[in-house]
Amino acid sequence: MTELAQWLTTQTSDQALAGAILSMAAAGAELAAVLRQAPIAGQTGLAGSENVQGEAQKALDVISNDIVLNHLRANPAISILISEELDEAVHLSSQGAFIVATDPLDGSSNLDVNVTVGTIFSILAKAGGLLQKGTAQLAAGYVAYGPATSLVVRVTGDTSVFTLDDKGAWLLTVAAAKVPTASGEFAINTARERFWDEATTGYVQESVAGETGPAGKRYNMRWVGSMVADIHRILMRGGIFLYPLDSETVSKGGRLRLLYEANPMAWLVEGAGGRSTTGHEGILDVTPTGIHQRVPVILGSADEVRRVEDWYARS
Ligand SMILES: O=P(O)(O)OC[C@H]1O[C@](O)(COP(=O)(O)O)[C@@H](O)[C@@H]1O
Ligand SMILES: [Mg+2]
Ligand SMILES: [Mg+2]
Repeated sequence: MTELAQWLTTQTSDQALAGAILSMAAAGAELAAVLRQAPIAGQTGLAGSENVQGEAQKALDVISNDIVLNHLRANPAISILISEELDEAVHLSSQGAFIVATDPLDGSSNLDVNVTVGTIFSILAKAGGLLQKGTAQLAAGYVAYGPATSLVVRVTGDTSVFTLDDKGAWLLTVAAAKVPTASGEFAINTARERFWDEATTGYVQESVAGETGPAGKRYNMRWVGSMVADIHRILMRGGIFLYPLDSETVSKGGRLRLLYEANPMAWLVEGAGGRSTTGHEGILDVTPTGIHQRVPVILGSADEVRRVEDWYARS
């Protein structure tokens, strides 16, 4: 039994659920090999198509989606696939018990500059239907394709980190990630400042004011532009990630997608002792109204997230 399969026996007695996670892990390992060769194969450019959200697809968005789809199709426990790259939910096995929602390639605008990208997934019970709150997730995870390839996964217990070795096996490297409660690092796209609401502006101004400001400490700013990479940093050493609702994204409900970006990341961060919110409610408590629904995302170190929540409560 592999180390990942062994770990899964300690997290769930549901072998089919463990199998669903193993299918996503296998897709991630295959995709890691493809990504390593992508500049040689000339695959980092555009596919010439758009997804349902009107975003230009990269060739690797399409390839990643196909790799995930093939792995899930081969697993009869998977009933339905929801993907950022597919307009509608795809029905796979009629006997399957699970829905998998995925962002097969997160941060794809970073592909041509060789910066970390990822695959995000959320697993739900088919019986609950397509539009379930994040609290109903059975498990979630992501694969980060960086200097090392990491699989971060949580069923309902700890958030654990596996690293892909040179033989293609996932080895446990962090048994229980812990997001420090306090932190001095924030991640937000500051080029959007003119669109921000009062709460976001207030939180960031307080932070950049440093030791002499109301926060009373110095902050640093980090923004990779791949949510997977920004969240991985926060899981490993703390910090806060913000993609809030702003005056430009308000008509769409936000920038990031609830089912396959916000919910799985909130599941992992909360499993590591962090916190998540839209500004007004916990991300995991949002009732979805569509499979590609967008949502404001604020998550990370609990004290920092609370500070943003306080701003929203006041403004
Ligand atoms: O273009 P911006 O505003 O920097 O947005 C970056 C965000 O968009 C995303 O790239 C969206 O994900 P996709 O690449 O899967 O569409 C996130 O990974 C990232 O946090
Ligand atoms: Mg994404
Ligand atoms: Mg994507």
